[in-house]
Amino acid sequence: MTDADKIRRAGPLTYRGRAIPETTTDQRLLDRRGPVDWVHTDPWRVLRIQSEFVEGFGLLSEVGPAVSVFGSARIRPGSDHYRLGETIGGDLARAGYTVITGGGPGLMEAANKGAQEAGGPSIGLGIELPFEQSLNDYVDMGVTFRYFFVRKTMFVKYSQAFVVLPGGFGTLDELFESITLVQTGKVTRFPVVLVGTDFWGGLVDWIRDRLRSEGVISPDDPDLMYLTDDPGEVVDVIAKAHADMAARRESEARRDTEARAVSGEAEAIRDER
Ligand SMILES: CC(C)=CCNc1ncnc2c1ncn2[C@@H]1O[C@H](COP(=O)(O)O)[C@@H](O)[C@H]1O
Repeated sequence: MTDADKIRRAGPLTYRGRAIPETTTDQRLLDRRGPVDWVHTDPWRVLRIQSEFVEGFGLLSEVGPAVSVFGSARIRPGSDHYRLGETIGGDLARAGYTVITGGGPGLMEAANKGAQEAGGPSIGLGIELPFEQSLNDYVDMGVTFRYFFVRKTMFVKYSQAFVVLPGGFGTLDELFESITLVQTGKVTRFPVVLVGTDFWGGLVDWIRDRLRSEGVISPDDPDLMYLTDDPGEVVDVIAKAHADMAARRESEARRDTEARAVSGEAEAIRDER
């Protein structure tokens, strides 16, 4: 056989003679050679972003009722805020909620610790940061994300309430993202509970007085947040909001069924005529 008659099949492709590539597809995949800039290109990033959604959805889709707890990465064990975080994590777990945090240190750790010690599922959605950091020791199930925006989707999609403990920019970002989503109807009937009247009071007053009087928010927008110091109240507010939602959904479903039955009867009468 001459070289011109040689054939190579590569999946659905057929190469003959001079067209036969020097290497196989597998070889090109597995041999580390050539420039690797493509790893940093946007099309490749899109796949990486997609894979983060897939991993996140995979881990979280079977989680039951859950509450995300946000708060400072910097507040250490032994402080009042840390103890508060632990108590709230425990209370939520005992009330049947999975506790989801950012998986980091500080008040995220406190909430995970409380939840784990109360025997409830304790989840951490970590984020890759420029400095070395791993999920805290009280995370039972966790994912570490590369992208903040993917991770944020997970907090919203898989929890039915947010608890916001004292914190800095990261916590403020999460608070304002959540109330913006509620305000714009992207997530509906979603309780957002701020814990720490002394810590949050100034901000809440400013929102009530300044933002409302300037007309940059609706008069009832401040009511999207519930402010308390009492850990017991955190769980009560969330559980009550969820019970109200369930009752509303049930009565809507009942109304739908009745409406369908009435229109069915009307159709039957029309058909008889
Ligand atoms: C010691 C240190 C700064 C560690 C940072 N490590 C972190 N690990 C995981 N989530 C984080 C981290 N820093 C900020 N966040 C996110 O932002 C919030 C805390 O930010 P901050 O400390 O309030 O502004 C958390 O609810 C969390 O979702």
